[in-house]
Amino acid sequence: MALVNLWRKVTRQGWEARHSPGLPILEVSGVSMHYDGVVALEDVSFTVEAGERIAIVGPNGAGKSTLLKIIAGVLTPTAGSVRIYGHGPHGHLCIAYIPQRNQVDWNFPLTVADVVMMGRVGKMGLFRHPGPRDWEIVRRALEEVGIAELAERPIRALSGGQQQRMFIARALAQEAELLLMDEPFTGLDLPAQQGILEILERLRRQGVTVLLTTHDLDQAASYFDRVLLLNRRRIAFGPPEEILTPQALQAAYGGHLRLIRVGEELIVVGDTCCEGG
Ligand SMILES: Nc1ncnc2c1ncn2[C@@H]1O[C@H](COP(=O)(O)OP(=O)(O)OP(=O)(O)O)[C@@H](O)[C@H]1O
Repeated sequence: MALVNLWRKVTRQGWEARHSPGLPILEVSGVSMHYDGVVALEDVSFTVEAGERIAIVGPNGAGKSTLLKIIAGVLTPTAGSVRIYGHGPHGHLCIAYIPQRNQVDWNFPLTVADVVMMGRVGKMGLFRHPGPRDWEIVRRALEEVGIAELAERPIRALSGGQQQRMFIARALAQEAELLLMDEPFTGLDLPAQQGILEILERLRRQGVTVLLTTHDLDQAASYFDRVLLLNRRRIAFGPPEEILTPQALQAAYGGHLRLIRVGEELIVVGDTCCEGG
């Protein structure tokens, strides 16, 4: 009985620590990353509140993917720290990381339902077989992202938009609270991008926090609460209308970009992929 009470106390404290309204969901403090002499990130700090949607933008090689991998706990920074609800990232099941699609082996013989079920591993344990409740959660996750009819399809036979939806379904099955997506819109046509943005909007209403990298500054300005403008260092971080200034864009991208305002919208003209000077 004493053991049961101790377990209840520990799990309640864990839940309270993770969900305390006083704690931000994510705190990145002084993060630097050096790869064999290449400085990918230098002293990057920012804080994200639960339920926010954050876009990380910057030119090629700015360190966007590196930052996402560090937050996901895939890479360990050379310096600095990442805290999720005040704790280190490792072992926190509330984080779902979706890599760039070209980093996935799509020929692996798995069905869509198999991949989504992987999201349940953390909840059910590695060596337990999925039960009816797990399969029900997978079915509901696939329904939520609109691809229930693809459950038995091999993953090699998916379109780019369907691949992203499958990964979001895996995050839903995982019951993720923080969703990290690396360039989810790259290679998708506009309707597919719009479909993903609508799913992200629904997730926001359910309280899921989303951090993603993108090269599309217009999209970042239109759909995200705050934008992190990165070029190895934090150039600017805040609401898009405040931080997407000509000076900040010049600092991140060099002289390749111009900002024009059309009605309420801020439109960026130029190529956002290229390294700043
Ligand atoms: N495993 C690695 N080993 C050595 N250098 C690396 C490694 N991964 C990334 N880099 C370097 O770190 C820097 C940042 O790379 P990163 O992929 O994080 O940038 P990015 O902003 O995501 O770029 P992109 O927009 O092109 O995807 C680049 O100079 C890159 O060459």
